[in-house]
Amino acid sequence: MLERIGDALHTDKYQITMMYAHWKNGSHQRKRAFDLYFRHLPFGNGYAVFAGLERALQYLENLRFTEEDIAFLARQPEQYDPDFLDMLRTFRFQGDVYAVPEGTIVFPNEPLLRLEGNVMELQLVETALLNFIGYQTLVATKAARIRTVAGNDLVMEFGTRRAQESTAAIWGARAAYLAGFDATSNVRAGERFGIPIIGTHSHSWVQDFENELEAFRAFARAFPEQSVLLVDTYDTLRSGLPHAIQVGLELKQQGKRLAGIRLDSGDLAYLSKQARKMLDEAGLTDTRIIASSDLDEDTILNLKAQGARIDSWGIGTKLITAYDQPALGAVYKMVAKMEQGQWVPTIKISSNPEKVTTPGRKNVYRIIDKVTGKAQADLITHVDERVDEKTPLVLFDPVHTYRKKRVTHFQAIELLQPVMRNGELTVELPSLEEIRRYHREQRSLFWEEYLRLLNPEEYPVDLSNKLWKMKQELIQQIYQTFVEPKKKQD
Ligand SMILES: Nc1ncnc2c1ncn2[C@@H]1O[C@H](COP(=O)(O)OP(=O)(O)OP(=O)(O)O)[C@@H](O)[C@H]1O
Ligand SMILES: O=P(O)(O)OC[C@H]1O[C@H](OP(=O)(O)OP(=O)(O)O)[C@H](O)[C@@H]1O
Ligand SMILES: O=C(O)c1cccnc1
Repeated sequence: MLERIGDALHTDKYQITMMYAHWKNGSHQRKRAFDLYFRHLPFGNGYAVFAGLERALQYLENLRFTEEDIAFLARQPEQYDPDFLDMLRTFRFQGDVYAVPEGTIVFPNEPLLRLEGNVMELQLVETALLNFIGYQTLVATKAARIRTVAGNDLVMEFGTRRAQESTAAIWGARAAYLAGFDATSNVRAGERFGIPIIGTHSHSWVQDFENELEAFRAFARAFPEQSVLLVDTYDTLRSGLPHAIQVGLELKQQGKRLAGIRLDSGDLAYLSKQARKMLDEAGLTDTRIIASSDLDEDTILNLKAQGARIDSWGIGTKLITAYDQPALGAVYKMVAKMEQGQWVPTIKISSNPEKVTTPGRKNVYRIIDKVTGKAQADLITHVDERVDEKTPLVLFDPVHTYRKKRVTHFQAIELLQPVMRNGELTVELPSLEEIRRYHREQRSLFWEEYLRLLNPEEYPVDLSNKLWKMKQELIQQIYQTFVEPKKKQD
């Protein structure tokens, strides 16, 4: 077992504290709605790739406090009421979940998940959901950037040894694959998710033998059709390549083929060009060149610009740790309360306008131009609103409201789908291959301007008129109720 899938203690203490305080208050059954979203795109990218849903839903479905968990809580200085601890024995997540499909291209401030349920269960799950979705979305987005620069080259995820612990390695490998990587070196991820597993050999293999040639020959004997030889242990051009070529020619004489060589240090542009030349001159034109060594989308782009002759890329540290931005900063905010059988929107005000939450239970529509087939904007609406494809739509920037656009002939795709009801899955989750395919299709919905890696255009995420007004009214109301009377007192 890699991790306990429904681990109820995988949470922050304050969630348990609030559960208890609600229970003591008798307020734990209050019905609430929360949104999960992020505020800023990572890596200067123009979009993010939503990932982590499968893990999140498995967690919600299996959420349990074990006897050991309860015994641990019982030992805490709070001395929780035994009836509360007893209640935890039968605790299950019984809420409803609406989610954007995994692999969807998503943007800041749009709900990726909406959860409705009792406040106690919704508090408990916040930490774990942010943990799963934040990390996997980050790695999937980084992987999408790397996939973009690599074109049709084979890209392999090599990060396990550098990942922040084992579950990060495994779920990171999955996130990379759904965003377009071709394979992983992580064997467990292969077994668990069906991701193709792939690999070469390390420097220690070469060091282990009397000399490099013998090491290469021994490896080729074991894998006569699939050997990729690491050529930089001693001297890439003077030793590694000549020895690899010798073994390649020996394989050729036996009607076999040296699959590849791997470069793992030095000037990868220069070395790959030299290597290609040497391999071609020896007649080993179908031996591929694989590169690794602290690669990311910037180095790959640069190497390609330098004319590097690299066919395949192994990427570890910078992908699996989301090196240049290690947190997505996703948030989970209460957006509505059930009062006397009615949903009432709630808001969190902040002195920073971008942190003011958008109140109410919401849907997200992707507006697709029927003529071009391209996405024009995402529109966040109140759940009660229906976007009528037959009526022209006026979209406006929620901050600079004078910036308006009238759209006609459009298709409105609802992004948030019901996936769980009363704690039970209501849909069959797509396979990883289906998610990967869906992600590829998603990309074709967007103009290049939004997908480019450097200074992409900002994709519009707008609020419906109704939602925008509701937000302004609530801000006014809060101001009049809480802030102005206080000012008068002062
Ligand atoms: N032609 C190139 N242009 C730009 N970056 C390159 C080029 N060749 C290699 N790089 C990158 O430069 C960095 C080189 O790293 P560094 O100098 O630490 O070590 P190295 O050459 O891999 O050697 P070692 O592994 O022995 O430390 C890596 O991130 C690599 O991807
Ligand atoms: O550079 P990354 O993108 O993180 O990719 C993973 C790295 O892990 C290996 O190096 P390591 O020095 O750990 O082992 P080795 O002896 O097999 O080279 C491999 O050779 C890569 O350089
Ligand atoms: O198979 C490889 O070459 C490999 C795997 C993990 C890390 N570095 C290299």
